Amino acid sequence: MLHLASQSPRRRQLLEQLGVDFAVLDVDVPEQRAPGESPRDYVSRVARDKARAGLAALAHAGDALVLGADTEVVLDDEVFGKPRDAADAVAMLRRLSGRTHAVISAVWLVGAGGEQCEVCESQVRFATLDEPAIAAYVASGEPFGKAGAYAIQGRGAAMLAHLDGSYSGVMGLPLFETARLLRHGGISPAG
Ligand SMILES: Cc1cn([C@H]2C[C@H](O)[C@@H](COP(=O)(O)OP(=O)(O)OP(=O)(O)O)O2)c(=O)[nH]c1=O
Repeated sequence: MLHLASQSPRRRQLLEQLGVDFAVLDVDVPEQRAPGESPRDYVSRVARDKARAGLAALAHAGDALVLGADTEVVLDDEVFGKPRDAADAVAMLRRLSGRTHAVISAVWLVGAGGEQCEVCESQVRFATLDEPAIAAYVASGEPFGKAGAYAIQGRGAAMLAHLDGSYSGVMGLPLFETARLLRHGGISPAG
């Protein structure tokens, strides 16, 4: 049985797109970048921790496979996670305005038989945002719970001037890479 170790409704929705059966596991792992850890290593480690925590939470793991994922926005080697509050969201959006940032998503598939990982990196160019636009976007509530304080799948799409990479990866679960992991694990996604 496939499990998705995630509380994110976006990841659930994205995995459903692949047409595979799965159950959801609630996991909560600390997300703190270690000193000297590269953004890519950090994202991968957190995704692995989520998948491992999910596997550990199963009473009878048997031949279960658990997917864990993490997504972060990276600008100038700085990692932007989910904003703490409105002021943090405003600060992130000011920094992203008019610039190109990376979105890194990592996915791990773990089971008793082993562990495999895929990392997907996209480049996103933001429009230049003025203060009223930032204030209105934060007031909409959409930035909360989203890395970098925006959602490509929502009103945030209006601020994305260019995407070079994976739409599903930016949204939280890169589906091309996830499907490849599942096939390696013996699960055939639809299509
Ligand atoms: C950049 C971007 C991120 N996001 C979301 C995806 C993730 O839910 C979130 C990044 O936070 P994560 O820590 O990756 O995930 P999470 O805490 O929401 O869920 P879980 O750890 O339980 O799996 O940002 C969007 O929905 N749209 C976007 O455009």
